[in-house]
Amino acid sequence: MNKDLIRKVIELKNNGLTIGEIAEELNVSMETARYLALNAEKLLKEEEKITKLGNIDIFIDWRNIGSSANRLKSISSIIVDILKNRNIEFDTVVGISTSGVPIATLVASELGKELTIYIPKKHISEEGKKITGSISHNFSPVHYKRAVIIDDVVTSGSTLKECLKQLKEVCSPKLVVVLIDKSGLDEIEDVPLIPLIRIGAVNVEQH
Ligand SMILES: O=P(O)(O)OC[C@H]1O[C@H](OP(=O)(O)OP(=O)(O)O)[C@H](O)[C@@H]1O
Repeated sequence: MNKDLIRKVIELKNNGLTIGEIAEELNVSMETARYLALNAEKLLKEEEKITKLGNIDIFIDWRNIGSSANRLKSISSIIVDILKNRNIEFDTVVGISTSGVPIATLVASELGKELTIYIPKKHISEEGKKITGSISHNFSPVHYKRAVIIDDVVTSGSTLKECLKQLKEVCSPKLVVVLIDKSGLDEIEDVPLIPLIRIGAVNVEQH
């Protein structure tokens, strides 16, 4: 809901305008004007709460999975199941360094696919040089291949966006799978994003 619209409704209501006059003034239907006039204060409070929640990040600690290769294997089996279920055809699994790598390795192993590693630019520091992310030379090259990309967590989506922009220049990214998504995005750079778990904020009524 648009905060400015809600504020305007409150202002017009306080100025003594009728529902009909508010509808006309704001160019909305009578039903919308009535709903807004009746709920404006509550809606504004909710909007303000959502804005505040939007600035909160959540720390994800998944080391009870990551500290055990067997538990990671269970996670990778879930991803394998999703990939099979979706009938995704691909040649290589791209793991985003660092935390996406072990999961990508296990998925590639379970499906007999190649393994590619992408190192995001934030993990590279070369003084005086323009930094870009890169494909690690020790693993499979990605050129002209169909790729599934794997990472542990998406927060803003900027790491995956950077990776996908580069990959799209040289190969064909089909799908991104992550353990946990905090971004709420369904796709990044037009590539579908599938999380095993998605985290979102909800409004909690204060009592
Ligand atoms: O969506 P974003 O805002 O870009 O954040 C998500 C990225 O941040 C983390 O990497 P990080 O470099 O912190 O740690 P890592 O070495 O464990 O991968 C995570 O593994 C993602 O790659």
